[in-house]
Amino acid sequence: MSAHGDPIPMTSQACGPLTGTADVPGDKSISHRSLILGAMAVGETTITGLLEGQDVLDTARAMRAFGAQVVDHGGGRWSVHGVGVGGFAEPDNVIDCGNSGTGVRLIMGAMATSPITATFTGDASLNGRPMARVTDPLSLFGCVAVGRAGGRLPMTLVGAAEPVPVRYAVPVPSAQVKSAVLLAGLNAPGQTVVIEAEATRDHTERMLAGFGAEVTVEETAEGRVITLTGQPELSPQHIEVPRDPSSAAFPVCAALIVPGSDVLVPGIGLNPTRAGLFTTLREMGADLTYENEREEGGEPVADLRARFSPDLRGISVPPERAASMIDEYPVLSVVAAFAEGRTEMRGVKELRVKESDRIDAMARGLRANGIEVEEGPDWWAVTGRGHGKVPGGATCASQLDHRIAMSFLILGMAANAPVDVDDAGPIATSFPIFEPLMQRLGARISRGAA
Ligand SMILES: O=C(O)C1=C[C@@H](OP(=O)(O)O)[C@@H](O)[C@H](O)C1
Ligand SMILES: C=C(OP(=O)(O)O)C(=O)O
Repeated sequence: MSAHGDPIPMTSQACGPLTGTADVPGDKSISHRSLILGAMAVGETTITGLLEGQDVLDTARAMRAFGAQVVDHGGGRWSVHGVGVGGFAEPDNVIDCGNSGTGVRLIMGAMATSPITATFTGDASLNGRPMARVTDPLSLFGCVAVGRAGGRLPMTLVGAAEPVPVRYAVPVPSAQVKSAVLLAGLNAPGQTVVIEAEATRDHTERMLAGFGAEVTVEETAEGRVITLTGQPELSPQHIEVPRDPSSAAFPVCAALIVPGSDVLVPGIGLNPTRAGLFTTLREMGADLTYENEREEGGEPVADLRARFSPDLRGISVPPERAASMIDEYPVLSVVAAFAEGRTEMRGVKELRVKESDRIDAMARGLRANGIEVEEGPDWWAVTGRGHGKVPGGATCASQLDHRIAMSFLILGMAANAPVDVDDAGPIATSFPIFEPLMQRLGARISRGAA
């Protein structure tokens, strides 16, 4: 089943060189945060380049349900008329966050310190994902959560009427948990402190400061200590959303494995907490360059140029890099299949609790297509066969997971036989223009089975 409708089978087959420019959509993490922080500011926030993927559209709908005026002006231009910190109204109905872990977890944080009750649900994938990682810290503020066994959605949160500030060391490397606690801290008096042992994407800290909150970040022996002063008045902003490095990963990786390719992916956000994949690919021998490096909206940005890379070699990806490329391991494993030697990925147990168990989903599909994969609870390794030697020819289950669907379609572009994906529908959650964009570069992907 697709996230929002009937399954959409898709097939991908070997193609000529991929060439041209790939204009990928806006960053998903920054898009969610723009809508949520816009809804918590006083007055009108304007946004350009918002990702209009289903995950973000579900967050826009949720912000309306909490009382913000969210308007789509067309062409990626949106405005949010916010209700202020602590100004959320109680929603009339269940909040459906679809497929989005970021959406539901950040929104839970944003409402947890207001005296309102909200019930959250999602699709079969989201309803299987762990929520205690956010409701545990939110309970420290005084919020009460009741959900299904194992802390699963559907779940009702009763926000704290008299919230207290919190000091919380995040036990898993998760920007969603960190962000939920910080957003909850906005409506608690005094200082809320979040400590993360491993740095994760820092968009929430950067954007909170941009909206006028008092936030400090200290690097200590315990890790990054983020201190937020509660109950600020957030001032509305103009946000230009940079293009998503996690979406850029797909045309970049395709260009590296399809002979003769030369693809430019302009204007990609290269925040170091997000750019781990590109470092890894370069270590593997990828012909990947950063052109026109600049700063936009406080974030480092560059045009990425990826060319076919005949001498890719397997490497060991250091565990401390995992957080900065957590969503990119599925497509990295595809590139690894075309490298010579073994690519080992350690410290990645978070991959098991994404839209699918991503190690399991990729291991099954890669093996079915003739690639050797080994795995353990928090690691996996792919033994590459080298260019021209990846058999392909199998059907892969996307398991309601956009990144799994896109990764296997990339595999098919350079494998010796077509690769089918049972349901490419979930791609619309993060990269709705994936199919036409890849076709324009020269990819042979089409609807239906081979
Ligand atoms: O904060 C965010 O925007 C995200 C954080 C990551 O999840 P975790 O916080 O669960 O690692 C990432 O996988 C997700 O796609 C987006
Ligand atoms: C893990 C992802 O998203 P989320 O957690 O928001 O569902 C992703 O986009 O790869």
